[in-house]
Amino acid sequence: MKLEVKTVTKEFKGKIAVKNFSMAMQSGECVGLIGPNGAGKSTLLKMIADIIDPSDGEIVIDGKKIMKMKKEIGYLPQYPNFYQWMSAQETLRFMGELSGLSKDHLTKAIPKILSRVGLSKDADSKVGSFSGGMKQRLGIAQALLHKPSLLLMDEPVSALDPIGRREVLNLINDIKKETTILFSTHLLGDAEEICDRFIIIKNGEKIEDATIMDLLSRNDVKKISVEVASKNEQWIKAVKEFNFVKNVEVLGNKVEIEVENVQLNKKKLLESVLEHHVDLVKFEIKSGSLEDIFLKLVVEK
Ligand SMILES: Nc1ncnc2c1ncn2[C@@H]1O[C@H](COP(=O)(O)OP(=O)(O)OP(=O)(O)O)[C@@H](O)[C@H]1O
Repeated sequence: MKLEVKTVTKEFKGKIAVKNFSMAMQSGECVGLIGPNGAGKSTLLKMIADIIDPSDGEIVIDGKKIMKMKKEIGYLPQYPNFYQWMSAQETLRFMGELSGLSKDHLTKAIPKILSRVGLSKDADSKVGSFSGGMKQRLGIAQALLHKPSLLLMDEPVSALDPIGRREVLNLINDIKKETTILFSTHLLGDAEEICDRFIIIKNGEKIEDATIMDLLSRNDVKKISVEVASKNEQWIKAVKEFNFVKNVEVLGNKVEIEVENVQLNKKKLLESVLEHHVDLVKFEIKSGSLEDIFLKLVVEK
């Protein structure tokens, strides 16, 4: 299975929600579509799910128009709409029949899928009594009923409490072993836990498409911060003379040292601290977390 989104734009009455957006995904990948509120994530996922049409560009699976490949796609909307008075089993039967699945198929598939999402014991309980995590797991079951090869999920964990979030993240981690997944979130932490690759969207445009390792190395903050109890001018002078030191910034009792390679240069710097009897408070390697990188990308680009 190969999904290709080719220079897709979506305009709503003069407002561009997704602009000139391209991406591709292969079988077996789990990709996080990350962006702040209003970035265009839901719009993009709805176009891939063939719920709305692009204003321009095209989306294909294995080279064929998405319209003809709907069977390959499972979709969990941001706000799944369940009837509170139906049981889990009735909900899946109702939704399955609405999407054209046969009664026979559903009779066999529903118990399996309920077990897959950990809701076997709750098959006959009313959805109205379900927790947020259980509802979301039922939504995932509905999206998987027809055994799609690509599962699209719109903010599957954003509205959940920590327990529900854990339940759903564990389930997604399990499902990704057998299904290709594209899911949106505004929290990098959620994606970091389950995805191999991130696509960052802002104001409808793609601003990054990278693996965790790419992102970390491309946005590496090569700085060591040394906090001292009292300033030692001689040591600062010595630090400036190291050929691997690119910049030194003194901010009160903190000395921020930009180096060529943190891993290779940290030992020499620490040795110099000891040699000059610097009254050390803190020696810190300032490598940016993914969250810092994400904020930098989303705020600055
Ligand atoms: N049906 C619509 N009519 C008009 N504007 C729309 C419509 N759907 C989305 N938009 C606009 O398009 C932009 C992108 O919205 P979208 O819902 O895709 O963003 P999102 O990244 O999913 O945000 P959120 O996390 O808040 O759901 C927003 O400015 C939104 O107001």
